[in-house]
Amino acid sequence: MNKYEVLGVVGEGAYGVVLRCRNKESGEIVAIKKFKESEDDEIVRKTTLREVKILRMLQHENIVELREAFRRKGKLYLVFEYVEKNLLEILEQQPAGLPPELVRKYIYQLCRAINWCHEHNVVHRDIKPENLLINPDHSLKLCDFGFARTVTSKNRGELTDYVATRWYRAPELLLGDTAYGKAVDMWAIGCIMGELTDGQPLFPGESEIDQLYVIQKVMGPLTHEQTDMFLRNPRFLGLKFPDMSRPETLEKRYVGKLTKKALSFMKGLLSMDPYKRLNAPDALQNR
Ligand SMILES: Oc1ccc(-c2ccc(-c3cc(Nc4ccc(CNC5CC5)cc4)n[nH]3)cc2)c(O)c1
Repeated sequence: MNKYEVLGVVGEGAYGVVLRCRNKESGEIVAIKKFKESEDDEIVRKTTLREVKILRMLQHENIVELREAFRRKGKLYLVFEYVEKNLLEILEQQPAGLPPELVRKYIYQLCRAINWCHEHNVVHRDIKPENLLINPDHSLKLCDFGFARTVTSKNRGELTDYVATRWYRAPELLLGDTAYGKAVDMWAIGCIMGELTDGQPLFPGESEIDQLYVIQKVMGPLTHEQTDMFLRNPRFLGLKFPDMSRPETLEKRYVGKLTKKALSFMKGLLSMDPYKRLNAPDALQNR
């Protein structure tokens, strides 16, 4: 860390902290993730090694670049490229949403980044506006793989830890389905496409049960399999939803704001059934 000057804190979490730093030799501004725990803790060691392995695998123009990794006094530091803004800030500056061409540009780049992750069997699991970095030329970089996991036929059904910020969390995640996969990222892309279109979060649930409610209010009822999962889940014991047979629909929600093609694309991303949800390769073809 001697060659870096700390300029400020960019983000903080259970893992540690992300700092905005200047390279004293080159003057370059970088983002440095400093892991909290020392490497002595075996679980932390395993999770940080998993994160670095994923990051080293995922070099793509729409994924923030890992410049270097080093250890100092038993702590791991990851040095990344720094991008001035994130999408949350851009949405705060444009509360009525972004022009359709910019929505298309950002969603296309996000689909390219996620397609690259999924081709490498990596599920990001926490796609949200804060994790989408935007350059002045409107190039987009996906960041923060702290929750990312590799999904393979061997570990399918073992992805138990809940992730994803609530508003962007797919129904199967909310219902506690342990066999979830890449489709959770496609759902989040659909949520972000809606938010970019009118500046409002599409499903702003205030709790996990409310999240399932606000989703169904727009998209219609859970599938039969999801209803079974809901009724079997002790977290939701004794709870039931009102009649969801007359949902708002995306058509009504975005009337006059999305072309028919864009609406069809968004509906594909927000299919309640993860097996019917648009996957990343098809999303790229359909843009
Ligand atoms: O596993 C990991 C862990 C961390 C990262 C990561 C890598 C890079 C960044 C980052 C952030 C960033 N720029 C940025 C950071 C924060 C904001 C929010 N506004 C700030 C407060 C004024 C806006 C822009 N540039 N680079 C953030 C996270 C990563 O990409 C993967």
